[in-house]
Amino acid sequence: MPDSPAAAPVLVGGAPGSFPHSVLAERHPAIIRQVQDAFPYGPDIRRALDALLDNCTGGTIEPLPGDAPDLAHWQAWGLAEHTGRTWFEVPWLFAESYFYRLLLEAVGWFTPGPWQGIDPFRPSKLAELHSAETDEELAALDALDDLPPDDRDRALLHGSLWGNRADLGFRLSAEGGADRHEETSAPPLLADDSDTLWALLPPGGGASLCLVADNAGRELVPDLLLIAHLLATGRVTRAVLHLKPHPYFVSDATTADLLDALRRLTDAPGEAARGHGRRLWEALDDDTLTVRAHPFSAGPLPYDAMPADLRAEFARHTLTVLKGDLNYRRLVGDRLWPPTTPFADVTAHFPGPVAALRTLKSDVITGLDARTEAGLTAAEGQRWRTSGTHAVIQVRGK
Ligand SMILES: O=P(O)(O)OC[C@H]1O[C@](O)(CO)[C@@H](O)[C@@H]1O
Repeated sequence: MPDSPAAAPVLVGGAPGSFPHSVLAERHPAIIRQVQDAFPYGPDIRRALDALLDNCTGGTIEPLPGDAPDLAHWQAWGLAEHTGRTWFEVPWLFAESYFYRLLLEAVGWFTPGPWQGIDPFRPSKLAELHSAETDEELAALDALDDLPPDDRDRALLHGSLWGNRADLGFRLSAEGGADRHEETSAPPLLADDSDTLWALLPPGGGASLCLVADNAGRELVPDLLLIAHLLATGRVTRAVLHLKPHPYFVSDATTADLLDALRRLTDAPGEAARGHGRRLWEALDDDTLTVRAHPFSAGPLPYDAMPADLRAEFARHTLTVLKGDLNYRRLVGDRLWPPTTPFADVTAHFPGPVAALRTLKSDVITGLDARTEAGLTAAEGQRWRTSGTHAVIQVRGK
């Protein structure tokens, strides 16, 4: 990433009234309360969650326990440098990422004992996966088979894109309160490079795809359907799915969420959904589809700081698809670039062709034309950046 004076400022949560500040000061406490209500944790874990609530709103960054299994990672990710500073002074990406790490510490996720490996967000993820909306989306799959190939391609790509609204952390904030289509004069899709994406994955072309997932449930299911479709059409002969090594950002997908999503497909009433579920299950079995959960996926750094093994892996693929808002922020350095800054410039660091499928739920944006930005600001002020009602499909090819 160009570190010249021209580089845009990194987001920090300090400015009262800013979106990052609202996340740290309001959304994180709401998430702790949601977790406290979701489980009969007992006094020890309740005390730990209360302590985190006090610390994340009025305290400073504290170190991890000396025996933390991922201590070496966090030391490499700058924990020592930020220890002792307030949550509102450190990079926003670090503050958010470390908050979720400490939340897992408080509920005993890493600690040998009765609560080890118990996902504090599982109840809300399962409720969403088994919702009536998911039933409708799965039932709608049967009609897709009657569509012309280009329309089916587009329907599955957009299913994966708009699935990104299934962000349960976002639902806790004022913006994300309801899964609604807010009336706005501005187009929902602000940038659309899908032609470049399809050109990289021609039918029968046998490409290799890497999809870096975001949320579980109603986002992961359409992501899996997109992968199944690309494999079935021979656009892709090999796919790698990156998940999180542990619960993260409320609804980010782990391997346990993948298995829940697969069973949701294989047990679905409709033949199309069941068929996709079976093929995905077989693809995992015969390694046509591989699952990865790299520690860096749940780390606080932008992608230009990724480790060599991950860089080498992304470089091996015909295309890497990054899903969601957080991955987008990490791709462009979580910097407040002018919105017309070319996407290709700020993603030049990425090792290979990269596509971002994202709904806008934070201030960071690049690759817009000036007329689009002006129209959005005239219609919505700055709300278009964080409302989750607009999206981009941005691709940097070869
Ligand atoms: O699930 P996504 O699309 O990565 O969105 C994450 C959301 O959480 C945030 O980090 C705010 O907490 C923003 O990036 C976004 O609003």
